[in-house]
Amino acid sequence: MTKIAVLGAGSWGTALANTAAENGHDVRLWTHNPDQAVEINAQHTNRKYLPEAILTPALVATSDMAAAVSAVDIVLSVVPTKAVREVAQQLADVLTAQQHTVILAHATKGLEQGTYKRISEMLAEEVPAHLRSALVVVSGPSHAEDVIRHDLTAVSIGSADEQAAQLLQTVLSNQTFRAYTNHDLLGSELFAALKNIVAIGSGALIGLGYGANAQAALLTRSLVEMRALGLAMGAKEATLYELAGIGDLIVTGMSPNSRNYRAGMGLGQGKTLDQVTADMGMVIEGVNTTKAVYDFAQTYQVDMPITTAIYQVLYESKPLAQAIADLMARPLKSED
Ligand SMILES: NC(=O)C1=CN([C@@H]2O[C@H](COP(=O)(O)OP(=O)(O)OC[C@H]3O[C@@H](n4cnc5c(N)ncnc54)[C@H](OP(=O)(O)O)[C@@H]3O)[C@@H](O)[C@H]2O)C=CC1
Ligand SMILES: O=C(CO)COP(=O)(O)O
Repeated sequence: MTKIAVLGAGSWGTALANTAAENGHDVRLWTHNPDQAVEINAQHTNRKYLPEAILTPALVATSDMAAAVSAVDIVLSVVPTKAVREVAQQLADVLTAQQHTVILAHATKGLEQGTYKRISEMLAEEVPAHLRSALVVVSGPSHAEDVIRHDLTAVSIGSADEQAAQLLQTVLSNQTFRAYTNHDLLGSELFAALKNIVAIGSGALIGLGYGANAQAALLTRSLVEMRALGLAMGAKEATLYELAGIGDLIVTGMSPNSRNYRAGMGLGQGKTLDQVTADMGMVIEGVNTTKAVYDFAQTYQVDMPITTAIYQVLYESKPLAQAIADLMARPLKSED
């Protein structure tokens, strides 16, 4: 039995914690909201984020960070990008007091605003090296709503430390949830962030009334952009064609369970970004990531016309129809 603390009781943190607890591991789910911990422990529900789900009674929630991480082997951070540093600082304080070293994993899909750092880079800055034995990412096509009802799911666990990745692989895998490992932390994190931008675009196409041809074109041409930026930044090309790359691009770009996709649909139906954000009540990582990647693309001198179009819609009030017309009017070219 492995001891694991999951930080963040939103939809994905709860689903991952529930999976590990169902697998028989000692799981403490940390939330900054004491009332939510009481609800999870007493009623085995998380009505705000997974309203249909009944959680395993084996899952223990707490709002006490020290109790959550005491004697655990793994800490898995699953808070939104904007909360990563704040939560990691709290974690570092507690680990310092406990003189405790952990495998530090995360399942967040984004890039930091302003610095454009990957999540593991932020974690490495906040949690001193002697308090973490490895950095690991859980990525791949995995909507919490599907995982919690035991729909078949495969994810990828990326780390330079194969043993650490394998431990998390064992903790999470079961008959309906299959985890693979890979060695590409950078690529697994980067592609996870990039696909959220595409999901906004894909949802927007459906909101506007376009069909599967349009979505297939968008996803495939976005893959070209993801490849170009990924290679420029040092990702392994193979990762793009694995679960953390194309796998996540497909699920987020096609499934209404994706918040990014639903946000795009709302934009396509004529709502404003403020309206779709308010309606969602959950994190839409792709909005901030679009800005980060738009800036990044210029730094790395990578041509990303789809990302640029979505940036112009989100940040420069360009009408969606105009953005699509401009993309379709680009000079004709060869695919290869
Ligand atoms: N949902 C999914 O299916 C998947 C999500 N992910 C990724 O996981 C990450 C988390 O997403 P998800 O769980 O869906 O997000 P949700 O919006 O469902 O939940 C976010 C959670 O983080 C908490 N939180 C927010 N700010 C802080 C803070 N400063 N300190 C502590 N806790 C905080 C929220 O608490 P409160 O309720 O109090 O605001 C809430 O519990 C994202 O990067 C997402 O891309 C990855 C794969 C699948
Ligand atoms: O990353 C996800 C599924 O793999 C979740 O995507 P959303 O954040 O768009 O819901």
